[in-house]
Parts: sequence; C-alpha cells; structure tokens
Amino acid sequence: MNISVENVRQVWQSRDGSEVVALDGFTHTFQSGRFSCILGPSGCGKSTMAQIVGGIETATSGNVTIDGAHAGKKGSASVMVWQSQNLFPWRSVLDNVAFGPEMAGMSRRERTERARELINSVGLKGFERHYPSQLSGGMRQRVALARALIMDRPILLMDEPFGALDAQTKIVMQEELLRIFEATRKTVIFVTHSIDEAILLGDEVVVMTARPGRIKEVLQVDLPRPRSIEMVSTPAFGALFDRAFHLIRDEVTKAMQEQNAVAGALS
Ligand SMILES: Nc1ncnc2c1ncn2[C@@H]1O[C@H](COP(=O)(O)OP(=O)(O)OP(=O)(O)O)[C@@H](O)[C@H]1O
Repeated sequence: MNISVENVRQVWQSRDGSEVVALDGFTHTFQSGRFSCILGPSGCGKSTMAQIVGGIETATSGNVTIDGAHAGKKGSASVMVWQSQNLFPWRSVLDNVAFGPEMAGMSRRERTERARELINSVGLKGFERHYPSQLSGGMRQRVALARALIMDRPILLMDEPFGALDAQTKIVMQEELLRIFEATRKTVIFVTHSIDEAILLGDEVVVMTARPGRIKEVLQVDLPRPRSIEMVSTPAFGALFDRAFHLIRDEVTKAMQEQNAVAGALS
C-alpha cells in the first residue's frame, strides 16, 4: 500500500502550556512493498510521524493517505511494534501472540495454529508456554514481532524496535527481520537512530532535520537483497554510511544545542 504524506505539521501542547512544533512541512510517499527507514536526531518527530501514519494521532494539518484513503480511517491497514514490547505479563507467549486474532473473534483452534506458525518463524519454538518474565529482552521483542505479524496487515510500523537490545541480539533480530521482510514484502516504516541499521535494512533512508522535523534528504539504498550483516563491511555500504553520516551530523548538533538551551533555561 502506498502511504502518501503531504505537508504534515504536528504541534503538541507541552505540560507547561507552550507549543512544540514536532513536524513541519513533512512530505513523502512511502511506496508499497518497500522498506523505508526514518533516521533523525532525538526529538525530531520520528515517532510522531509513525503514530500519524498508524492513525494513532491525527496531524494538526496536512494530509496522510493510504492508497488514497485518509490514514485515520485506514488504521486497520497497519500494525505497530515499539521498543517497549507491551506484552501482557499474565499471558503466555502463545496467548500474547494469539491476542489480536482472539479479539477479532478467530476460533481457538485457528488462532493457536497461526500463533504457533508465527512463534516458529521468529525462532521461539518451544517457548509457547513461557511467560514474558521468563524471557530475555530479545525473546520478548520476538514475541512482539510475532504478535504484530499475526495480524497480517499490509503495513508494518516499527518505532525503534531493537533500541533496547544488546548489540549481538540486535544483529540477530535485524537478520530475522530482513528474512521476514524479503519473504512477505510488506510496506515497512522503521524508525531508528542508527545509521548502520537504516542502511542494512532499508530500501531508502529518509533523513530528517532537527525539530521541527522535515525531510533533509532521501537516500536510496541500492544494495542487493537478500541482505546480511556481512554487507556492512563492503565499500558500497561504507559509501552510503558516509553520505548519511554527513547529512545527519549537523542535525544532531543542532538538536543537542537546542536541548542544552532548554536545560539552561530550566536551571
Ligand atoms: N504526546 C505528546 N505530547 C506533547 N509533546 C510530545 C508528544 N509526543 C511527542 N512530543 C514532543 O514532540 C517532539 C518530537 O517527539 P518524537 O517522539 O516524535 O521525536 P523522535 O524523533 O521520535 O524522538 P526520539 O528519537 O528521542 O525518540 C519532542 O519534543 C517531544 O517531546
């Protein structure tokens, strides 16, 4: 499904009553079946963008359409995975994964079968009866991924899903996600702070400016698929990394200066 974002502006009301312009003039089309990474400094509005596309928030102004229909009305076209997995601690892995279909009224037999397939596909076979507290952070993130994939929505929104994982687990999860994407070709929007991650996973990297976030440049990642972690040491990967790094460096500096100014004003 094509996601068209036109001139989106998002103004948040902060607790002290002042206004924060999170996004301003954000325009981009996320094309069907492509993996788009959104890369930008802290606070530039990446999560806000994902929430608007997912229909969780409505933009202050501008238009977001999914295959021509308003994103708010097309909320059911997407499913979101966050950094904090928000699993139900009192439900087993199987019952966490089967939760969405259960709410949708799917029979127990059918949803259990689907959940088992998804649990296998994210490498958790044998852990169906475990509870979230008995799993590592990486395993919990796999459950969250399976719980999203079972919904079989055409759009997958991922907001720093691997941000809290250790380096090795992150690599394993990235490879797993590559395999799943290459098999299913959903439309993916993946928010990240990591240049490496954006290039390894994405067909394009949408580099944002410091807040108010708008697009600085869209980098096309023409590395072949299937991809694997070994690609990060190739010259082609290095050239893309340098390009993205130069684009993002000034924006990160700007964002840090602004944060320091706010901290100074509050002290
Ligand atoms: N619900 C909200 N109410 C008020 N302000 C908000 C809300 N959500 C986000 N903001 C503010 O909007 C700005 C953009 O936030 P957002 O979380 O979208 O940025 P981000 O790029 O995802 O940040 P990070 O990389 O640090 O997660 C920030 O200044 C944030 O404090």
